[in-house]
Amino acid sequence: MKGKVRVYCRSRPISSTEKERGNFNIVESSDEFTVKINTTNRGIKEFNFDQVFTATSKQEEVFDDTSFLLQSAFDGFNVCIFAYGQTGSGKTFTMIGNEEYPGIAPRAFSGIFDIIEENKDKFETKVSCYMMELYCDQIQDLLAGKSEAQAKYLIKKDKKGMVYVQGSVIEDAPDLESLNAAFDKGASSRKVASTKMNSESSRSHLIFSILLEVKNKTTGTVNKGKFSLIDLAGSERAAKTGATKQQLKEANSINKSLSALGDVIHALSTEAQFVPYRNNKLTELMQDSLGGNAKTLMFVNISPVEYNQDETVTSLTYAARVKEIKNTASKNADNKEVAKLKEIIRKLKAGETLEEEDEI
Ligand SMILES: Nc1ncnc2c1ncn2[C@@H]1O[C@H](COP(=O)(O)OP(=O)(O)OP(=O)(O)O)[C@@H](O)[C@H]1O
Repeated sequence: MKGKVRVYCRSRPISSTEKERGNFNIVESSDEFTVKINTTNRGIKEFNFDQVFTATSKQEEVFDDTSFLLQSAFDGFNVCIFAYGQTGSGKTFTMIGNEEYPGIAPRAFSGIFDIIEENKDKFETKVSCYMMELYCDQIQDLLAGKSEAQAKYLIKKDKKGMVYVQGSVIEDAPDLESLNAAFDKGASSRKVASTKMNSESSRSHLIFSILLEVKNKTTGTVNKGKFSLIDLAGSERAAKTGATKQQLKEANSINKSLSALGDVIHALSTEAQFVPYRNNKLTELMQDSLGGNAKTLMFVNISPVEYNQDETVTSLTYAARVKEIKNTASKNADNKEVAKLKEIIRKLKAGETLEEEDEI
């Protein structure tokens, strides 16, 4: 996967309400890489992606094509899967799903602990997580147990370029139950917050990151990886008429953040010297997930019906641009030598004598 961001497209099925209303399907897929939109006003638009999932694709199939990224996070990469698309196009269904049809998140959580179990003789893994919401340019720490968005949170980077939010809660998740519980806790405080702010949760961006610290028991090498799942706010434009002041503020902030994301993507795809990560909190939060040391997978979710055609074509055009990004992913590893040197320094500082095995 080295070299570029992967982009998968997924069309949701036409809903029963849409069928009753006489809406019709305009999305076709001639093969697993192509999606065609039969617009009613601008002819046929064709797009190519790394994978195209259609209305009949199952949650399991979608996960199967993403699960290879789990191992990458264990190997010390920053992995990020994000969903882009208009409201109601299936982003949450893909990323989270529901009890009957679990999406990527719950399947990935189990997958992570399966990998830990399979490798427990050789590796010791520490799992922790954080969960953030970005609403109208304000960060809300969903694991902090407060229901108000905080402007005070500062986005920082550690020495290895890993993003963290100063003052935010990073919760340990030693087993699958605690990881699921952390996610559920965050999701429910998102609901409380969105009711308080009188907003729909789909008007905010959701970021859930799992931090993995994998220690090789024999060599002492430590790989630090990150597995982030991002459900972006709906990409549609605000209704030109009838929007309240708050709705316009939301739409404005979403447009700004998504266009900042587009600019970052453009800068990366043209290998520009300067990448404007700091233009928006969304791109600052996603900085370690795009370009550089990242393995990124974008889902562009689309609605299959004619009345959404303009949004669908806009989303697909945006996604086609993402495909151009080239990453040069490298591990966040402390290699064996560095680990040994650190141990030697620790011993020297503690006044201990060096042993023969301390030789590099
Ligand atoms: N592939 C699919 N198969 C079956 N139902 C789907 C699929 N994708 C989406 N749906 C259904 O369509 C509806 C809208 O999907 P969803 O809520 O995931 O959209 P969304 O893009 O996350 O919207 P929002 O931005 O408002 O959160 C939901 O009822 C969901 O269950």
